[in-house]
Amino acid sequence: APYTITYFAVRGRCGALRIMLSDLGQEWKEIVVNFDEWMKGDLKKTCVFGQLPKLQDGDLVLFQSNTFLRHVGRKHGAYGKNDTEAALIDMFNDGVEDLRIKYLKMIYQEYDTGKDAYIKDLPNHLSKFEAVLEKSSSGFLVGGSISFADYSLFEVLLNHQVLSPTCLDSFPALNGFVQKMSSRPKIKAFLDSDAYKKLPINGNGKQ
Ligand SMILES: N[C@@H](CCC(=O)N[C@@H](CS(=O)(=O)O)C(=O)NCC(=O)O)C(=O)O
Repeated sequence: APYTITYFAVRGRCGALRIMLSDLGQEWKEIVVNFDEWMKGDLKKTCVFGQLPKLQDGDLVLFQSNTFLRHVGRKHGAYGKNDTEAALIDMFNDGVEDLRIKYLKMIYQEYDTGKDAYIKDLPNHLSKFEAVLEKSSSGFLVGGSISFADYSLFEVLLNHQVLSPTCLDSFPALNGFVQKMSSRPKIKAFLDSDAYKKLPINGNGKQ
């Protein structure tokens, strides 16, 4: 398989990518980096931004998790049918990234003191995506078919359902979206796999 993911033993910033590759019927290799090894610095200094994850696609070496989604989307027809759709897909993925950054800040920096306030404020963010999906005739964020932004939104919603199991109860379009994505055969198979289940969502054991 042309794809190799190098990352720590977490779903983290590769959660959406793995779901997308599975749904696209793509295989990939995993190089799992032990954090103590990482702290020695040899691998770190070879990383463009000094961080993981890293995605190799043949001879191409990429960093930045959202870049992976765009690259795979471009290669496998999951980036819209024209520049207009591509721009809207970028926009929604950037919106998902904003939510992801807020989530990660709470998880890694203020879980014990900030989790309840985060969950209380969550509807203000979820409502924005609910409004988009309510208007979608295809059930996807942009246009008539699935794009990398859908995988990104789906994965971030799965993580939020672990944090707060009832968080989608007042968002029927988001709930339907998660059901629809979860029941896609290759996604269902991946979510049922040990490879998926054995990895924690985040690196600090909080979720
Ligand atoms: N913007 C980058 C962020 C990458 C990042 O924050 N990597 C962390 C690990 S994780 O937060 O993604 O799990 C890292 O390498 N940390 C180790 C270090 O910075 O030395 C992306 O989206 O890929």
